[in-house]
Amino acid sequence: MKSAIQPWLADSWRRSEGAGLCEARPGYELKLSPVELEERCERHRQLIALVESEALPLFTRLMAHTESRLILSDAEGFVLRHWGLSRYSDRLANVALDCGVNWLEEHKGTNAIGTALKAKEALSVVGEQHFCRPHRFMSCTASPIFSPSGELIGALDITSERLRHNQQTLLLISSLAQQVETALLCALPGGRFRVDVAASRQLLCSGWQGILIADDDGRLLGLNPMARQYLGAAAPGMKVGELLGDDWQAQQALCSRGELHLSTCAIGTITPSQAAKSTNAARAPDASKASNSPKTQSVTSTWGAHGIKPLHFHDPQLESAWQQARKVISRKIPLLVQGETGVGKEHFVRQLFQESRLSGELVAVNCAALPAELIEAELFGYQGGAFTGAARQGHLGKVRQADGGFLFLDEIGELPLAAQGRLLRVLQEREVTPVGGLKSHRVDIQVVAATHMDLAHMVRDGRFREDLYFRLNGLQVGLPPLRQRADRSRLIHKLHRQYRLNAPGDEQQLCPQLLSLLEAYGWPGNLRELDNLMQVACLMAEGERELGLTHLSDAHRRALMQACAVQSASEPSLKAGLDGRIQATLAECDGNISEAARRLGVSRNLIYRSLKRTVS
Ligand SMILES: Nc1ncnc2c1ncn2[C@@H]1O[C@H](COP(=O)(O)OP(=O)(O)OP(=O)(O)O)[C@@H](O)[C@H]1O
Repeated sequence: MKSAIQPWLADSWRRSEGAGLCEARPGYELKLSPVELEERCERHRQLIALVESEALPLFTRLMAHTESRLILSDAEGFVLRHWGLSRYSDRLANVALDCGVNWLEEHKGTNAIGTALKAKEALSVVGEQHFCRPHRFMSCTASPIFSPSGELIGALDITSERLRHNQQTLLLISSLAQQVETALLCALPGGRFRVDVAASRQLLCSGWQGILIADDDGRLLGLNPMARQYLGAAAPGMKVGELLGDDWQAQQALCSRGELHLSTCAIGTITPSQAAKSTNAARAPDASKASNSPKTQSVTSTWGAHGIKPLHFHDPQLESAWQQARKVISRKIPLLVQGETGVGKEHFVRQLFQESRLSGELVAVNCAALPAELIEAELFGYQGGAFTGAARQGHLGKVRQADGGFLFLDEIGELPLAAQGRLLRVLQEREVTPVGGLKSHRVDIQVVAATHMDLAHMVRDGRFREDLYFRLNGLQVGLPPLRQRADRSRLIHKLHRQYRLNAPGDEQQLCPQLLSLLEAYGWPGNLRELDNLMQVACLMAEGERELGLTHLSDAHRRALMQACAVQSASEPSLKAGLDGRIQATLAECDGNISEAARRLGVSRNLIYRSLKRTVS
């Protein structure tokens, strides 16, 4: 393991060995007494309170359903507090979470809290990367926290038993630490004005802006690392007017320093919590890892794993959508794919990407899964070294990662309004400026967005920017729901062939009664539902000669039969088809209605109704 690890990890393992730790044991137990712990917590009262008000709500929203816990340590590595669902924490509590336990590297070997405090950088220590074997069941991601004067004051960590920590966890923990730091800055005694500075208007409230806090006389009390990045020589004690020009108190004014924009407000008109909400600058993960992001990997693997060949072309609406889409992507015109959930929008886009033969990657961004606080970092990346604690290489961001390929914005309707503005600019100018940087980078991307929502309706309601809607909507194609597809029967057979587990020497058949029920069903979950149903049913029917209604789950059996009954009462053509099948089955069963109902998987009443129709 040691030979393959990254330099920071190798260094940390060397330090752990140097401290005399043994891999087989859990390190040394250094623990505060209850009185000592209480004293320490009292000293860090403000920090604990700000973690609870600024970081805990977002952690809870995103991670409450997981087995993760949020842990706060002080700069000396002592755990002060932890939060999360206690029912999950038994094993973690025994090993990791006890308040008062010290997690410095010299006591516990490589671990996220100790190593982040040492490296002064946000990082993840996943399973086997822990130096001590008893810690390897955990995955931890931690970020250092700095005071407004730049002093290291603690570490914030997310630890879980099973969850694999990924780039998003790293962004999340960095963002949480950043929010706490901003709240500390805004709470500086004597602070009267807060001035936000950024390279563009959109960035001013993106969470990536520079922040300066000044007193009544306009003298600088503190500033965040991003402000330092923008204003170079700025330091506490200086007059804000010297840095930003005399009109600095005018809201949203264009500053005299080149491209910089600024916005000023009096402290007291914003709460620390509001302040932190507009500040989410995350310590970015290593940009060199960006192309291996989990989402990108999953794009490739899903494609390979399913191995689904194009089945679209036997439905006229889909065929037309496909032909139109092919034409616009060869000219880099933005494409908007609309369709109900599960109709195969992502699958369609991947096929287009293959068709395009572009040299770049298909980079998928699930706008619904991205918390608003992480969007800027995830999409636009940020400059290396822009923040204290930031990874040196910075973060490339999805837009630049997609250069030369497809940027696939899935669930675009879920993108928060604030991020819509910046995305619009990128699409208009084909340039992206990483947060913290003044230099923009040209990108050559095919933009494809997908949604199950009615964007035009959202524009009318003011929930989606009209200008972005028109920018994304070079061509809009709609994918039909499965219940309207002319090739339903083909799809059903195709998936059956794909998943069936045949009896030796015998190819499993699809029971015709089941086929007609599947064809008549409404498929609210579309292809996703059909795919799941077929996979499970084929497992249940392993080795049998025929796949029938009995191999379906109770819920699906009931749903299919109900749908069939409803449809038979409402749709004449379907009714006629069903009547024909009922008559044929009745003939096979010598007129035995109960037996025919059993074989068809429908109620006897349905058969009586059908008989009435055919007799009259
Ligand atoms: N042409 C196809 N043939 C067979 N199965 C398909 C096909 N297209 C998609 N699927 C299956 O349907 C499921 C949903 O597909 P996909 O994720 O592309 O839908 P979607 O419309 O993007 O869904 P959502 O709106 O929920 O994101 C996948 O599991 C995939 O395996």
